[in-house]
Amino acid sequence: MFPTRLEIIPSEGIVEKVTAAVPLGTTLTITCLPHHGIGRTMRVAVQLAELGYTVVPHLAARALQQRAQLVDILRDCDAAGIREVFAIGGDSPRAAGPYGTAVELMEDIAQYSGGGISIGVAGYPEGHPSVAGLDLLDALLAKQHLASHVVTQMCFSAPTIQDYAGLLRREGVELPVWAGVAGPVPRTRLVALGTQIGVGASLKFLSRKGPLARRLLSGERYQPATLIAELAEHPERVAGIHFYTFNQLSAATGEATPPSTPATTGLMSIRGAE
Ligand SMILES: NC(=O)C1=CN([C@@H]2O[C@H](COP(=O)(O)OP(=O)(O)OC[C@H]3O[C@@H](n4cnc5c(N)ncnc54)[C@H](O)[C@@H]3O)[C@@H](O)[C@H]2O)C=CC1
Ligand SMILES: Nc1nc(=O)c2c([nH]1)NC[C@@H]1CN(c3ccc(C(=O)N[C@@H](CCC(=O)O)C(=O)O)cc3)CN21
Repeated sequence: MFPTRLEIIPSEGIVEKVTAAVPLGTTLTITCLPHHGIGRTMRVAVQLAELGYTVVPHLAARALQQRAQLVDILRDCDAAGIREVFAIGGDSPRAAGPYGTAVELMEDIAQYSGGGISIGVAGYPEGHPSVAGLDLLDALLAKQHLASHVVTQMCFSAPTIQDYAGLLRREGVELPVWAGVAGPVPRTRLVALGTQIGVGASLKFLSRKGPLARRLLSGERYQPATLIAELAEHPERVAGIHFYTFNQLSAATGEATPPSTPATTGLMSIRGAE
């Protein structure tokens, strides 16, 4: 069974929601959205770390206003026992400060933390709507010496994720690949957010792909169990499952699952120990 992590959005009330639904010891990664800023990510990350969760804040390069802000963030991580971050470019059209891309941010994280912080980076099995595939690969090659693993963008096809992991190996990227998988999220929310974060094309493709794929998008919630079972057929390709929960945490723990549905619809029931 794969180790798992849950990605959450630092919305109002999220700490209470997590403590009510997610067992201590779970690894939680905290997004950094342009309209939220990094302050919100860090406040929630520190609170959850102090409660006993293993926490990974996302740091968006373009959202940082100055180097001193990064120094403060790393000091807060150190004080809260946070030993890992996820470094991404950031969706803002322009950099707010000195970092335009993830690698520049990673160089300073490595330097200021003395190498004491692990850094995850993003991967795109289906490409990126506004960045060419070769540029993404070049960026990954430039980042890998500072990175500990790749987390893929949300993807709905096991072969696509497995082929992507194979492609990275052939191109000289040796990092472990965590598969980014949507949790049991209401289908309408998934379609709306998928379009917003650039996986709309993949969702559209899925909806035209015949009965099996259509089943993924029918019903009230997306069910990741089939995708995970397919990923498990080639355990050497992916290192773990990164669930995009979109804060659907009671579904994640299986609490909202009606007794008639298989227990595997909940995230916790397919969790492995990290
Ligand atoms: N996959 C994920 O989980 C997440 C992805 N993203 C977004 O994906 C994009 C790429 O992020 P990284 O892979 O960390 O890139 P990166 O910072 O390592 O840069 C990779 C390449 O993409 C270009 N690029 C980076 N951000 C861009 C942007 N906002 N618009 C246009 N081109 C951009 C860079 O110039 C470079 O050629 C960003 O827009 C990022 O915010 C954001 C949050 C999470
Ligand atoms: N390009 C890109 N940007 C991202 O930020 C991102 C990705 N891709 N890929 C994977 C995850 C998923 N992301 C997201 C994006 C939006 C919401 C979201 O729920 N947005 C709400 C607002 C939430 C709030 O303000 O509390 C929305 O309605 O837009 C969640 C996770 C973050 N990550």
